[in-house]
Amino acid sequence: MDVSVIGCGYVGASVAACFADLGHDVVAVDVDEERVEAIEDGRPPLHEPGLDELVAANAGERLRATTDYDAVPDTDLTFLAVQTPSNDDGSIDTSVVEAAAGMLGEALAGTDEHAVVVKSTVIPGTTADLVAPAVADAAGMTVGEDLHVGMNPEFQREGSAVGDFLDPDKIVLGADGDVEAYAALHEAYDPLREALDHEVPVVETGTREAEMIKYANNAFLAAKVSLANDLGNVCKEYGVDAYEVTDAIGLDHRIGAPFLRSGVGWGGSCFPKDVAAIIAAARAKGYEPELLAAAVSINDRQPERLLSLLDRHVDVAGERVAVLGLAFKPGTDDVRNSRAVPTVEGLRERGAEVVAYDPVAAGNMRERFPGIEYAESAAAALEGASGAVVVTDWPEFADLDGEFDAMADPIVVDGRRVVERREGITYEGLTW
Ligand SMILES: NC(=O)c1ccc[n+]([C@@H]2O[C@H](COP(=O)([O-])OP(=O)(O)OC[C@H]3O[C@@H](n4cnc5c(N)ncnc54)[C@H](O)[C@@H]3O)[C@@H](O)[C@H]2O)c1
Ligand SMILES: O=c1ccn([C@@H]2O[C@H](COP(=O)(O)OP(=O)(O)O[C@H]3O[C@H](CO)[C@@H](O)[C@H](O)[C@H]3O)[C@@H](O)[C@H]2O)c(=O)[nH]1
Repeated sequence: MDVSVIGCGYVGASVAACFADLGHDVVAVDVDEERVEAIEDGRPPLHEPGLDELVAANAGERLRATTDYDAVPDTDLTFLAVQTPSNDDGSIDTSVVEAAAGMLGEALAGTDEHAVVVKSTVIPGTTADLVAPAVADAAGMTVGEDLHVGMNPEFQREGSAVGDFLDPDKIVLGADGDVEAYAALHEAYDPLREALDHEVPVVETGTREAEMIKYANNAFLAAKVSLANDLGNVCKEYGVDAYEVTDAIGLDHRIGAPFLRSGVGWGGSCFPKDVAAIIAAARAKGYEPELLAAAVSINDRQPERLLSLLDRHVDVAGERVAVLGLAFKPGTDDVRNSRAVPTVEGLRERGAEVVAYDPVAAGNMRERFPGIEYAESAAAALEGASGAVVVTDWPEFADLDGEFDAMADPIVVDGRRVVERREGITYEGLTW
């Protein structure tokens, strides 16, 4: 099948490379020349484990990249995977999606038939009420006749995007009764399903439902972590180990073990943006989503709880404090909405001299905080520090041991339960 993907970011690049690897002829379109050039050269346009092999193996053959939308009419199906960033009030800015839809429509003018599928995360109604008319108007096509419109949300995580795409828990296909749109999506995903040795549930639904499934999925997971944090904070007050508690409740199949790790909270480019967007969307309709708002406020206060544990042991004003981990989670250099940001801000407000270390994300954090010190290793960050806070659960922090001896005062406040409580350090776990 000939497939085009508009947007070569975290989602678009991996989706395009995976579809090409599955045997489709894929053209990836982006306005960013560097990203296009990278793919054309057989290099991934961004850091994502496994993407390098897929791009290298398929570029120049089944995977092409271009800034020219004229490549699109030669394909049967186009996925729109451009960004949907937050406005100041948390709602999503749909201007990029709208612009891309218009450019796509202009390119499709004169085409006999085409299917357009939204992959970006968008509020219910965006596909049917904004994207479909934008493409149809610019193309001079008619939705449901020669233009088939669908919504296919993406559930991959950064750091495991390729594996998540190729072995998903579910595939959600939204189309408002348009048989051709469902058929095009099935044709795109059939090779993926055939390559697996187990069945993948396919949910056929409407575009509004598909859009909401994506937000509900992220909101549920974010709220699950916030509930684990709320319970964890109570555990801490009573001297109870929250991890023993959540390990046990996770055995109940109605609860499930994943996303119960309490600590300094959730960050990244998706949970904060998507929970804010669905809250703003609810409020726009006059509904106050109290539980989701509470999930956000619990998340917002975890970094301050971490620092208040440090305050119990040391007045950090004028003292050197090590921040271990800057990425929003291990396995990525992404610092967007990382809990390290409020943690560093809180330390600076207290007058601490911050020395930060992350195995891959220091470069990105330097743009946010150019004025703090970045160490080359965890050991260098800890040397002479009067306290350390652990913000990201990088596995290498679990191996730290003698390095704590070089601290001026070995106080370790762990926001991710990665360092073990031991003799010789004053250890505080955030919820244990
Ligand atoms: N990052 C994730 O892990 C993830 C996972 C699931 C869903 N999503 C959602 O997918 C969407 C894309 O996210 P992302 O992280 O890949 O974004 P991104 O910012 O990494 O990539 C978007 C790309 O679209 C390109 N673009 C912008 N306007 C364009 C246009 N008119 N024509 C062609 N290309 C254009 C940009 O140059 C950029 O390369 C968002 O809605 C996001 O919420 C993201
Ligand atoms: O038990 C847990 C699990 C996660 N987190 C934190 O939650 C955040 C998000 O983690 P994760 O979901 O692994 O990363 P993302 O790459 O942001 O992926 C989420 O957001 C994507 C974009 O929408 C979705 O596609 C994915 O399904 C969804 O998991 C990170 O800060 C984690 O540290 C915890 O604090 N405790």
